[in-house]
Amino acid sequence: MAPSVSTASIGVTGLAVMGRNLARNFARNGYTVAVHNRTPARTRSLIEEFGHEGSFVPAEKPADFVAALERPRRLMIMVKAGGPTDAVIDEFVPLLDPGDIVIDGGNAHFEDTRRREAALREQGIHFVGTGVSGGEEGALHGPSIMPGGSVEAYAALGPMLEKISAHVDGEPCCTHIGSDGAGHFVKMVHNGIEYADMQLIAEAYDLLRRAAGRTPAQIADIFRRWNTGVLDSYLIEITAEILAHTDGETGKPFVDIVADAAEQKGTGRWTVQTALDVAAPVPGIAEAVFARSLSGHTELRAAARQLTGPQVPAAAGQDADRLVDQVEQALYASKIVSYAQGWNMIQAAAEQFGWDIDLGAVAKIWRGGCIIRAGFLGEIRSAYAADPALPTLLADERFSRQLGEAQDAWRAVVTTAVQGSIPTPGFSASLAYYDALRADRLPAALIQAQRDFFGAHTYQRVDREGTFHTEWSGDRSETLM
Ligand SMILES: NC(=O)C1=CN([C@@H]2O[C@H](COP(=O)(O)OP(=O)(O)OC[C@H]3O[C@@H](n4cnc5c(N)ncnc54)[C@H](OP(=O)(O)O)[C@@H]3O)[C@@H](O)[C@H]2O)C=CC1
Ligand SMILES: O=C(CO)[C@H](O)[C@H](O)COP(=O)(O)O
Repeated sequence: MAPSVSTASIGVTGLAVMGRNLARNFARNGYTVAVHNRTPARTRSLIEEFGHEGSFVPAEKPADFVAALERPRRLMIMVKAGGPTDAVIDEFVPLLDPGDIVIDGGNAHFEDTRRREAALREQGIHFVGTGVSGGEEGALHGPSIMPGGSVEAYAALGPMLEKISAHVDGEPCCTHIGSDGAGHFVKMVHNGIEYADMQLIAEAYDLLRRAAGRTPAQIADIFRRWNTGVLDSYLIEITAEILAHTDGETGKPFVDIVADAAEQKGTGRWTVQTALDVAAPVPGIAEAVFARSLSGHTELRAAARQLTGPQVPAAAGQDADRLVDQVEQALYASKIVSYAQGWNMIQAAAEQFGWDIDLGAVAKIWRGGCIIRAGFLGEIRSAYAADPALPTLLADERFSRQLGEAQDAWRAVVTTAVQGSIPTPGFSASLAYYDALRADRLPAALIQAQRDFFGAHTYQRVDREGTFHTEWSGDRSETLM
């Protein structure tokens, strides 16, 4: 299997579902692709099954794999994030030369990417931490691609990534995001928004079923209709398909035979942990992560099952029809809020890490290929085109009007949920965020006073400059600190 000449434009190591399909995507687009996997059986199976699709150079030994690559070498790693990625870097980097480009397309933590980029830069090697979204199908037919790293590396690599990415209106769903870990940061936030979107859709389903009395098959039809309006998106589309599916064994709706404990691999949790670090409030995303966590605590749930709450019969007739329309509006409004939080988080990190991220371009490359692809990303792109320094998407004229129009329905849905014992942490937290941001005054003033009372933590006044402390345990006089 050892190649005699260096003919491959790119090499992919790690040929599980993502790497294998990305390699095929490159080959189908006319590139010669060197392929390698720690366990050679995967390399052989790729060639046996799909070798006819394009030009592949299979290699079992790392040295042969590297020798197959044209210079500057472009070597893409598609293995499990964390230790395995470091192991692969340690194995391959000694075989590379200055100017070569190592691309990590796994779901790496952006801090790992910053560390790896700095270490490889010392050796003159470019490290491009790249977010890839779209799952198995997207990897093959066109994912959304979020490369970080240097401008120089993007010049040598970007055209290839753009070619294999999804395209919307002729534009590639790939752009250079920013230096070092920016690409993986943006991919992480994409996944955080993905969690929020999925939680909101799940809450909408629960309300339609329990409060509006619809069956899964009827809800599938409702979701299909919603998918032709403002909610048009991949996640709404697949939800309709799932809800229409019947279990072959029992004949029950498929959704009823799946255990109700949602798992997570970690990118949603990273988003929330990092949001705290960069001081970006993302309660919609956080509630989605915690809702998955809560669903998995079966013992906790079993212990609490005897707690009481109202049993409200499902609405019927026109009331149920009205509720269906209200849930659509509440879902759209909550979705706008989640995306606004995600974009604020990217904005905050860009400032902190010195990344020059084009916020409109992020919306542009998420319109196709990725899991959160949705019609309204075009509106987000337009919002940032109109004002690149927009402090929050909620302030954009179009979104602000839509939120205003949806809010009566949104409040009605949250009220119905609360009265009917239906947990809607995503809808409720999003509405609370909306109300908190627009409030003239928040009760945070009382919290500041409490902090000063028990810990002399000081406070600012609304009527003059300075930092103050009140002698709470003494004569209650105020001192300018
Ligand atoms: N699956 C998805 O939908 C998506 C996945 N991703 C990310 O893409 C990457 C690849 O994902 P996926 O294709 O699902 O594969 P997996 O995450 O399941 O990883 C399997 C691959 O990692 C290799 N591997 C594991 N440990 C090591 C090691 N120590 N040294 C060398 N190779 C190792 C395996 O090699 P071997 O065959 O020898 O075991 C195999 O090729 C991951 O980082 C994932 O988070 C990104 C977007 C979507
Ligand atoms: O990266 C992805 C899509 O963009 C994966 O689908 C995502 O990691 C799935 O995450 P989880 O297993 O935590 O639900």
